[in-house]
Formats: sequence, structure tokens, C-alpha cells
Amino acid sequence: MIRLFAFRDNSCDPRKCTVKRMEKWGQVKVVDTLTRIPRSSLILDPTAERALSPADRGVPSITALDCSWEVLDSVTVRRWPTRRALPYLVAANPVNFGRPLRLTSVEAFAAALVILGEDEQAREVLSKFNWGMHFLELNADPLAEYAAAKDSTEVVAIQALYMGE
Ligand SMILES: C[S@@+](CC[C@H](N)C(=O)[O-])C[C@H]1O[C@@H](n2cnc3c(N)ncnc32)[C@H](O)[C@@H]1O
Repeated sequence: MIRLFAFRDNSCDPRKCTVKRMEKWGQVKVVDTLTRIPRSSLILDPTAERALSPADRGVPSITALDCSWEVLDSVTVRRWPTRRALPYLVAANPVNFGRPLRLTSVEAFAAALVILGEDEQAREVLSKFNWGMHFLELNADPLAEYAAAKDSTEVVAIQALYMGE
């Protein structure tokens, strides 16, 4: 099991927020300042240069950033020791259904967990959303390939095949 953290600055609607629902089920620790996130945590950041891959297995925790773009672009985030972007995947949530890369926090957590070999935990977090399992079905093929890749370079090569489709 990998510990999950989320930084939330309340810039998005709490009624629609996937992290809030995860918090209710005790699946994630939500913090309101980045200083409360352990420095060893891997931050999921779509703007990071390196893609998440099985080479990152062994990280003690993962953090999603539920916040405005200004925070994502802050010095604290840009200088964070480990930041990773997720490779090409398609959203299953009702707001961005079928759109690539625009994942909700729970989808981002689930994808990261699968790539890091924690499939059961991925299913557990998605199980609280009625569209949740659909995310794994929609992305079954790329997720299986990413999870079997050696490193970030291989993940990026696999992603290129899916993006070209
Ligand atoms: C911008 S927030 C939006 C959250 C949304 N309002 C919700 O209720 O879940 C989504 C977070 O998930 C993670 N995420 C989403 N797509 C990602 C990607 N392609 N690569 C890395 N992280 C991603 C990031 O931590 C990102 O900040």
C-alpha cells in the first residue's frame, strides 16, 4: 500500500472534488499547506518533465495537487525532489469523459498506483465513484503496458504509440 496525500487550496468546488470523497473514506490525507507533505512523496504534476514509470516503485507516498495553476507553477512545486507526469490516458469522469490527460485526482492516483504495481489499491480508490471502474476498463491496454515498462523512456515510447492512434 502506498500512502496518498492531496494538497487542496479550495479553488475547486468541494461538491465535485474527488479528493473530498476519498477523504471521507479515509483513503487520502488532505493538507492545506505544501509543508505538511513529506519531501519523500512523489508529486503528480502534468507539467513535470519525467513520466511516471515502474522505475519509481518503492516511493513511500504519492501526492496530488488539487489547486490552481499558480500553485502548480510555484517555486516549492518546481523544486520538489520527485515530480512525475502521467503518460497518455483517457479520463472516464463525467466532466472530461474521453479527454486525454485531464484526469481528476482519483483517476491520477489510480493510474499511478497501477503503474507502481498497486492494482488492488487502485481499484479500492475508484470503487467509491460510480464511473470509477470504467477508468480502468477504458485504459486497460495502455496501463498494462506502462506497468510492464522498464523506465520512463520506455513509458514515453509506449505513450507515443497510443497518441498516434
Ligand atoms: C488539477 S487537479 C483537479 C482535480 C479535480 N477537480 C478533482 O475533483 O479531482 C487534478 C490533479 O491530478 C493530478 N493529475 C491529473 N492529470 C495528471 C497528469 N496527466 N499527470 C500527472 N498528474 C496528473 C495532478 O496532481 C493534478 O493537479
